Amino acid sequence: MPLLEVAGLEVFFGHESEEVQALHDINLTIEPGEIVGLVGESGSGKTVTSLALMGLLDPRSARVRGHAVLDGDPLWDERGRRRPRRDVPLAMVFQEPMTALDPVFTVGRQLVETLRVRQHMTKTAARGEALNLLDSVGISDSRARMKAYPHELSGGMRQRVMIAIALACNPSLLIADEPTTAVDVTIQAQLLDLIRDLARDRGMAVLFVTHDLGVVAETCDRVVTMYAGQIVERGPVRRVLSDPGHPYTAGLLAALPSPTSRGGRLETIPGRVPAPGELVSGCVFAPRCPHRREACEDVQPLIQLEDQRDARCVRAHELDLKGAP
Ligand SMILES: Nc1ncnc2c1ncn2[C@@H]1O[C@H](COP(=O)(O)OP(=O)(O)OP(=O)(O)O)[C@@H](O)[C@H]1O
Repeated sequence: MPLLEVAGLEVFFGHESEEVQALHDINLTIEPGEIVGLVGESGSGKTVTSLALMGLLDPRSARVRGHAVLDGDPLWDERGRRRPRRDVPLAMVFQEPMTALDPVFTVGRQLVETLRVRQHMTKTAARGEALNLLDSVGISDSRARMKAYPHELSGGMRQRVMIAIALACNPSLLIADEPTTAVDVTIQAQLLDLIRDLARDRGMAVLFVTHDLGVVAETCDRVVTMYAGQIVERGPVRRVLSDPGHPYTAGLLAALPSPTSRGGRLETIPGRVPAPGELVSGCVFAPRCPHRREACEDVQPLIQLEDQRDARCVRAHELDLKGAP
């Protein structure tokens, strides 16, 4: 049984006649211990998907429909009511840890509080475990770091602390939303290694949200490409990256710098992601697609290409997108 099973997830923003749909029929599974990359340009719906799963969308402006089951338990009931977050084995690390960490409390206090609420530990047990967690995310001199305030730490250190706090929730699934965009490449590589090692050592699954297919290639087992609030392709990382089934994934790949492209011009996908509510009939990517045909004027379903591999493109079987934008 998958660890996470999402079926028909839809998100609407705004009120009544002005409501716009940001997510369309998202279906997703994650196996225990698996690292799944959720990839797409800015505005494709990655963060809305993560926040919907976390229960962090404001119910006054967002309406969530569909089902999600984590570890055998639904994340919300038929009326859209969430289970209390403290009972859900789910945690998230954000792009900018400074906004997620509380600036007025020490690192130790935030860790201890999380362990007490989420794992019902005594204060003494929580202190010991907080030190263990700081060690496990590669923070040396953990005793001294417990007394530090978030602003006293470097960006990379703050991100490690965020990860430690997420681990204090003992999650079976960690959602990591662009956790390495705000740090330089060396620190980025270290954080990616850390997340991969933690997933392996703890048997923890990760939903890794990123706009960067290079990061996906290094970190993930499977990849899901999103565009305009829809899933447009999904499959094992190696298969998708070596032979993409959707022109959008191929476009993202062509935009990646490679050793051979150094100094040369990178391909970019012309145009931009349509905003929720913007009217696009037929295939949502067609207006930007170099391979569009008349058939693309119809709405496209996901087409199975092989086992565990599908793409929302009417030409997926016939196109050869290896190395092509
Ligand atoms: N609270 C909101 N109200 C209205 N529209 C929203 C809201 N939050 C997000 N959106 C819209 O939903 C779309 C998807 O946004 P989302 O943040 O999920 O994209 P993303 O793929 O995560 O991009 P980024 O990498 O920039 O975070 C965007 O067009 C965004 O403007």
